[in-house]
Amino acid sequence: MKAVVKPTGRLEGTINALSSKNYTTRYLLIGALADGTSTVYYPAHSEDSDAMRRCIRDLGADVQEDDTKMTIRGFGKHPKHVKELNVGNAGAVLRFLMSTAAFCPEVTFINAYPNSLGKRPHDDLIDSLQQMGVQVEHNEGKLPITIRGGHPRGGKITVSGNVSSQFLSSLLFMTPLLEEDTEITVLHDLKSKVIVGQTLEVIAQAGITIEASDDLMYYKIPGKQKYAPQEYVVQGDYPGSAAILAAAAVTNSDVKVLRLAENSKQGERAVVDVLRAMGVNLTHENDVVHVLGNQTLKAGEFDGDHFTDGVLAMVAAAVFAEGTSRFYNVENLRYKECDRITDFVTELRKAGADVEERQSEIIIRGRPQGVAGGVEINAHYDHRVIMALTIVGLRSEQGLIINDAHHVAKSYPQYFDHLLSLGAQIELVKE
Ligand SMILES: O=C(O)C1=C[C@@H](OP(=O)(O)O)[C@@H](O)[C@H](O)C1
Ligand SMILES: C=C(OP(=O)(O)O)C(=O)O
Repeated sequence: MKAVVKPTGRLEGTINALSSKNYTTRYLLIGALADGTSTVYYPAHSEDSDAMRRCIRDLGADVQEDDTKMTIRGFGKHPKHVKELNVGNAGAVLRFLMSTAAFCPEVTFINAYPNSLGKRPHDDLIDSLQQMGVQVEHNEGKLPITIRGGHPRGGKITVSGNVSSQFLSSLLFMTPLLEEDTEITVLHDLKSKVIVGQTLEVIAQAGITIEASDDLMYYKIPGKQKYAPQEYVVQGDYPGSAAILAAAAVTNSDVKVLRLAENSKQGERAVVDVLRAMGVNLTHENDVVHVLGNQTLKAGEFDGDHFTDGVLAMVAAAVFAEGTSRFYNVENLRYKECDRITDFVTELRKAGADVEERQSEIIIRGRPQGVAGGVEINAHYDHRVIMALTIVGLRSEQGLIINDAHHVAKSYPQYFDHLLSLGAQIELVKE
């Protein structure tokens, strides 16, 4: 599908935030790791949540669903001995399930997206699993990956947090089920540290005990624990909503996004503060973010690691700000669905933005007068590139054509419908 994004002066209306992708993957997983039946209310429906649902079913969970909820009868620490799993393009689903697969004799994760997830590194998690006595066959740390497990061992293990927090989260989900106690020391830095808080939050909701150091670099996990079946309610999604809020910020707008909890543990909650710091007129009360955009933004400097999945949308807003903006500490954006520094900067430049990359930074010299547009954009298989370039297209002189825009469905299948309902001029062309 192509998205033909046309210049749009005004956005107006109210939308319900989509459900959180990162809470949905977590609740489906701990539902599957429980003995008994859990209920997840308002789960996300996207390619990534479908991938988690499909894989836990393949591993033996019984999943039933209706309009508002999913019920999951879990398999505990005894997944079905499945030969192959297809996680689609979902990094978190792959990494979380690599540890679960250690309870199976032999599982191969296939390479369904060679140009996206197929390029992402998993060495650090492979290394930790090998420390636990699990054999892993892999293609230089990448897919396809075969896990030969059965009886993973606890004890003292290390994991690097330099590339992704998902490796640590994966181990935190699995180690409470082991026979032995486990101690995890995180080596190097821990990127996307905030999201580990979401992991610890949902694990605790299922009655599991983990002792974490204040800096989240060291953990003691008693063995022989069981995930209790529970009822979970998925909150609204900040990373996806960040794109709607940024679209409202760069246009004349009166836009409300509902279901965005002020006390959420999602790091991307910070995008509200980022937009505020950029001078956007907004309020955040009673879980509603209300943007009254007047097309005026000012530049700022931000540590993007606090809101990793919201960075691209905030960069798109900064394209139109007065002054030079800098998003720093974002090197691990290079290891996502595409290289979200080099590939993203390439597409922004095509659109007419004045942007520069450093190894771990994106620098934007703002153009409040707008950008030229009038070109075709390569989506690089990346939902967040698609969402961000759409924002840029709305404030371009000649619009933008975004090729392969269907990949937005990885996290936010309703994105274009939501923008259309706010009055965005976008034509979707099936190919
Ligand atoms: O734990 C998770 O669910 C996620 C962690 C983050 O990845 P990194 O830890 O690789 O930055 C984030 O970008 C991703 O969308 C989801
Ligand atoms: C990086 C992302 O997801 P994942 O790592 O789960 O593929 C994302 O949603 O932006």
